[in-house]
Amino acid sequence: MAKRIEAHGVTAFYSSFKAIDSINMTIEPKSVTALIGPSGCGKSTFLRSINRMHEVLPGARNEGKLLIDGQNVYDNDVDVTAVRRMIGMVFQRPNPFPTMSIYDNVISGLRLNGVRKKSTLDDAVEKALRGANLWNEVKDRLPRPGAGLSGGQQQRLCIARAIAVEPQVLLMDEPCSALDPISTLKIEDLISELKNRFTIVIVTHNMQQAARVSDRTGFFSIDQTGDPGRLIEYDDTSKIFTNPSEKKTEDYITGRFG
Ligand SMILES: Nc1ncnc2c1ncn2[C@@H]1O[C@H](COP(=O)(O)OP(=O)(O)OP(=O)(O)O)[C@@H](O)[C@H]1O
Repeated sequence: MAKRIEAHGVTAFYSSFKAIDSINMTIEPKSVTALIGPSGCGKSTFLRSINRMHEVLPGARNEGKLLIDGQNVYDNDVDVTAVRRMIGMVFQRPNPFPTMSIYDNVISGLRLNGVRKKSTLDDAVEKALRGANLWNEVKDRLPRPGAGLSGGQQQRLCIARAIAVEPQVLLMDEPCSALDPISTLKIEDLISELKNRFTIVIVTHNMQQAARVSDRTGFFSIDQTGDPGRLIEYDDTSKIFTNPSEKKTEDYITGRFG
């Protein structure tokens, strides 16, 4: 069940450094939202603020409200583990657990959740690997280590691992930046399929990718070094790339800046 995300004044600090300032954004369920902008403008920091991964670093903290279907995940009484279970994440570099088999990688989250029944786990492995478009490539070698797969296969394994616990939101931080063009296209096709089930937010440096995969795009920027990142413009992807409202957005997407 995909969920709506609403950021109200989301601000993030690394100790005393304010990295993003007062981000307001509503992300609809079952959509893909791309976050673009120059290096250091806070895209990843905002992404990690959605599932409370930002605050894991010593001295890091958030302000504002981040609502998932109306529930503020920053509320004091919220179970942070439950938040992270509901909001899956895929990182820049594929990071399967290297010594674990393909099978065990996929079900690692389910095992943590206490699922033990073999038939349930078998079904979950097949469903998640099919969902990640990897099943046909690995179904005959499930007991082999995940680290033995190609980079693109490893990233799809990480996506399978993330979706196996049926999260409602999937965050992707430059998921294709370590992949070749063919693997990248496979992941992009996969993102388009996954949005039927999940709310997806993807950070990407690749503007063609943002244009290809996303429904909405948020352009982040900073005025100058040391300033916090801000959301400059957020709109339908087609509008951002053909007729942006802000000059800064236009300068960025036409390559005049950043
Ligand atoms: N662990 C950290 N400790 C201190 N400052 C950090 C840390 N991580 C990021 N920052 C700073 O926060 C700001 C935003 O960084 P962030 O990684 O969110 O930007 P980004 O837009 O995702 O950049 P990139 O496109 O280069 O990945 C930058 O000034 C960065 O140097």
